[in-house]
Amino acid sequence: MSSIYSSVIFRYGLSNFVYPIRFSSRAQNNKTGVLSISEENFPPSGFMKDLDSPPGRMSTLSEKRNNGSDGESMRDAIEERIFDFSPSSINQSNHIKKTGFRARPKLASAHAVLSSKLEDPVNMQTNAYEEAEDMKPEPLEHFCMDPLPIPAGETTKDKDIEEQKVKERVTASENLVEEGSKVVLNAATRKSLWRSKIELRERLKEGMRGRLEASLESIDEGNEGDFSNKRLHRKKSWGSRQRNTQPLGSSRDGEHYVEESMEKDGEEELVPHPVLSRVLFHSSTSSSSSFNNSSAESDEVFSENEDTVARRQTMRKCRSWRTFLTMMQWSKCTPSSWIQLAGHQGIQDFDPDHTFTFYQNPSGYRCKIDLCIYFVSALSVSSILKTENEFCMFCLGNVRLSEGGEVLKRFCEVEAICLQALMSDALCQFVPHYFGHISQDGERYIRLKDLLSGLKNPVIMDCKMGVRTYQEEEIIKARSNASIRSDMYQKMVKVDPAAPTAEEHAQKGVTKLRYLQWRDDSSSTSSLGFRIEGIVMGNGKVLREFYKTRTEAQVTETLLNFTRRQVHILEAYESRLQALNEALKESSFFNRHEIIGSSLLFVHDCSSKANIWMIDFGKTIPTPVDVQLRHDVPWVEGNREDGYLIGLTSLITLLGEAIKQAGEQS
Ligand SMILES: Nc1ncnc2c1ncn2[C@@H]1O[C@H](COP(=O)(O)OP(=O)(O)OP(=O)(O)O)[C@@H](O)[C@H]1O
Ligand SMILES: O=P(O)(O)O[C@@H]1[C@H](O)[C@H](O)[C@@H](OP(=O)(O)O)[C@H](OP(=O)(O)O)[C@H]1O
Repeated sequence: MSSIYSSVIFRYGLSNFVYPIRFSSRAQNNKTGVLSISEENFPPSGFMKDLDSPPGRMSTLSEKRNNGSDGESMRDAIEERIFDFSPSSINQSNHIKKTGFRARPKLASAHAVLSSKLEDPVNMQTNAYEEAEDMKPEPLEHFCMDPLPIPAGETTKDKDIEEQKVKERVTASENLVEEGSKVVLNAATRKSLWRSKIELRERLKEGMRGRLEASLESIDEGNEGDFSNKRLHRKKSWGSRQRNTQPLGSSRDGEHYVEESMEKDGEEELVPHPVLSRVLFHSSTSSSSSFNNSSAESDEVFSENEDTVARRQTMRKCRSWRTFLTMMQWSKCTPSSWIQLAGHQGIQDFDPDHTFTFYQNPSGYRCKIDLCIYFVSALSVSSILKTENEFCMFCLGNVRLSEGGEVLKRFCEVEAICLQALMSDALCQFVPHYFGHISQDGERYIRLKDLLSGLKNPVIMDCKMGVRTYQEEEIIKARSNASIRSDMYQKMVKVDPAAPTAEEHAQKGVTKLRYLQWRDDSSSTSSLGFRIEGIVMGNGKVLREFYKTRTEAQVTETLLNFTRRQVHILEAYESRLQALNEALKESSFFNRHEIIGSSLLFVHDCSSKANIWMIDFGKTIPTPVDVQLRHDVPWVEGNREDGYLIGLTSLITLLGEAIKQAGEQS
């Protein structure tokens, strides 16, 4: 029998995808979501003490929910069941949807994810566009759930009896849900349900601690000296990383000064955060190549070379899970309309009480739960999650919603410098306002205007511009030090099993450069100078399977679907791109920069607002002084041309074609 505790994984189609999830356990504890794990950090209570303050907005919403009705609480109780993993629970979830309880279109059960098969991208897109009409967006308040007060007193001495009671209460609550009847819970029942959850979790924690102690002993025995050295090294690295970070120049609006002084007062001290520093050191380099232009750390993590076995042995003891950590905080109150459409992704899990990491390598899935490492097959992942309960699995990108109409993007000096320059360039009206940077919880972020704020059920499309998505430096690096990425190999095989060479199949890995080149060639990047990365429909449905959208006809069809053939939206986009074309001619920034991997973000909504923005300058670098870029000629190695204008011209042409076709049909 499965538990009422929820474990959720979010993934769309074949791609892992970032999306804010409501965390039931977090809601209960009223804590923000941060994963922090290491042998030194245990027990978890140590790490939790630093994370006790919820963000302001969440607190406000918490109060609101605390005063909520019994009906809302019932809904919350039912939601616990929606994300169960068993096939029956998936059916149950559908049943709940039909009977009027809320659906979460962007969340899929782990079971569904793990059994997902390669779908035909074209069919999938068509279906998704069709489904989009039927689905209603979720109201904002549904993303909040806050705890009922834990009743005081009432302790039971006999643990067995108590445990039995807990199980009964949990079962009873499931039955309530399964019946699907409109049961109104009174306050006492709610308290009882809530208490049973807490108690069951305590039991699980106790069991976990036992296993952890055993695991700790074995790790300590085998690895103590080595581990201490690594620890020391990491601490040093962290310190030097902080020292080497150059502050940005002052911002025009002065807000920047405030941020910098904040950092001096707190985060920029050389003493690392007691809990997060080591993890952050790794996470900040591992998840984003935008930070260092090469994803060196993530390359390393996914590499499989000759000494794989030896490395795995070492990693198994002390390193593997930590290296791959990506850490960000998500407010559980994120509006449903906001989503990171493109960007670096990695599977990540956490739970506030247990520390949990999950990822893939060629040998299968690997889970680290607190200190225990599990090597598991894909199919057993769902059962592990079920057993351990309360683990939330999700994928993180570099961008997250912040407060006050801003988003935060993980700090990248290259990008920050570009944004700073763009604020006073002819292109400034095409770039989200840059508010400087900020440090939060030991991590630095770029503050940008949220381009979706004020839009009602926005429809979004991310187009990556240019005829290539790798820098010339990445080619040079790949020649001298080509690490092998198994994650990229897996992505490649899913899209086209015949794409890897025999050698790549044998090593179950490809270099990042090879993957990026394959992406460029199999999509429209190389031929049209841009590609569609992803689309979010007005109901929040995410479409990311555009790997093989390459021809003009395919792109035009996608543009028509994206805009639902609304001529006025297509025309608004076309005229915005023409204005951008003009601004680029005036732009000294454009004149002096090689723009790689940058996107145009198309956004419109049901009130016919439409706009296009330039985003993502993590791989945009100044051209050498002796090079004058044209941006509209093919790239050959050494000429540094990015083909930005080739892409822009193609987009304008294809929008024109879409307008024509939409006009003819209407
Ligand atoms: N200012 C913004 N307002 C709203 N959404 C944004 C904003 N900036 C980025 N996003 C969302 O986040 C996604 C990723 O942003 P961005 O491309 O800057 O990140 P990245 O991690 O550098 O991506 P990549 O891996 O493609 O280089 C975009 O597709 C968009 O959906
Ligand atoms: O297109 P996909 O399948 O989403 O693959 C990602 C995409 O190509 C990004 O452009 C790339 O980041 P950069 O170009 O910024 O390096 C990222 O590399 P990463 O995994 O090293 O972050 C890839 O995983």
